Amino acid sequence: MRSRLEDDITTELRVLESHLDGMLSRVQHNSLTLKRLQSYEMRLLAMNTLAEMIEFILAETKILFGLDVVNLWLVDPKNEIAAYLDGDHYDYKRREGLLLINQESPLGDSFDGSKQPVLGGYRSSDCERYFSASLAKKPASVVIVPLVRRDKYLGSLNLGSYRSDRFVQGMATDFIEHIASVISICLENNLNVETMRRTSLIDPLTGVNNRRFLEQRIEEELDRSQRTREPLSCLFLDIDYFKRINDGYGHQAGDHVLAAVATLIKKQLRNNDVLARYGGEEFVALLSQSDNKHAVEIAERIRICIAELRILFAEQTIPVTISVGAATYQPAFALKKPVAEIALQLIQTADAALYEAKRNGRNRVENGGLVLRMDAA
Ligand SMILES: Nc1nc2c(ncn2[C@@H]2O[C@H](COP(=O)(O)OP(=O)(O)OP(=O)(O)O)[C@@H](O)[C@H]2O)c(=O)[nH]1
Repeated sequence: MRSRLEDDITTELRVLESHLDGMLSRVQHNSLTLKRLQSYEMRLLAMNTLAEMIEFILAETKILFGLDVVNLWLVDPKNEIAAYLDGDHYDYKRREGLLLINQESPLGDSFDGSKQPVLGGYRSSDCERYFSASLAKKPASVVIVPLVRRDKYLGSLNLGSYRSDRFVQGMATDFIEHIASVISICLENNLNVETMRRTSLIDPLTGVNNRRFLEQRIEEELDRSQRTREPLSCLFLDIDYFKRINDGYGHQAGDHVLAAVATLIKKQLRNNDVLARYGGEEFVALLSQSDNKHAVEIAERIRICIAELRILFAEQTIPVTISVGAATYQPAFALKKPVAEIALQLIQTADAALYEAKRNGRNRVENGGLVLRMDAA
């Protein structure tokens, strides 16, 4: 017969065993979470562009925390993020879950200086506005985590679950806060690199890209054109008698004219077209998805706008005209060549057409037509 003492000890042992099992499974669960957290961080750190990073955050945070909704707000007061994303052909306006805001004040209001995550029911306080209004199914509970660096809001990570008990006030948010700090550092770093990259590729006088940028981008654009079979057009634009402007109104007036002309050309182009200052008073534009007819129409539109422009400098009106040469690469009608060779042909053909425009009297557009035409070989 077992004594009562033995029974008690056995029961106690069973309780201890079950406690140990519970602890062991918690340790295993935490170690798995840590591993997943580490892998998430490593992949985040390896992101090269802002667009890649945004895609990663929206998709992978959902998986990491087993969530139903992930939205991301980014503060973009100077529209820099928008420009970087545009430059990478990333359609940020149509990316469900992403919102660029131009002020940090909505975040400041929600976090009330503490910069601590806000948790609770979806309809509680002001959580609702952190999620896209078009969400088919609204989350039941949410956590809004500020993304902060050097005491400034970079944005917020807005996480939601269909379970109402997933995020409740008072619960620990250590893992989520940790991820938000890593995202903030990566975001800041990525933006700094992007700014450095862009400023080294921008002409300081006119604010448009420089020749180095054009040389990098033209090959990327040609690659894309070959893949999508869509045409790529090139315009070579040059201010007429610019030397006379410098001589007649002064070099500063000349600089002012250059900046005004660049701004006007840029306005006539689409956001994802490329405009670069190629040399002194020469500009090159790359028009993606534009066939030759369309390119000549755009060139003519730019020419007319500039001829009608009244450039004021030191109380004088400076008349300006430009000449333009156009050329187009149309993959369907072109010989197969390496992109470097096509780039050279495209620029040279547009340049030769510009030369014709100058020869034929200036303030005009000449068309160099299609480059590397199969039927002309
Ligand atoms: N103000 C100013 N002038 C510049 C700059 N870069 C180049 N230039 C001047 O641009 C002028 C270009 O003159 P040219 O190449 O003779 O051409 P143009 O007078 O425009 O004549 P066409 O092109 O034949 O119509 C030169 O006088 C350069 O000194 C700049 O950054 N600022």
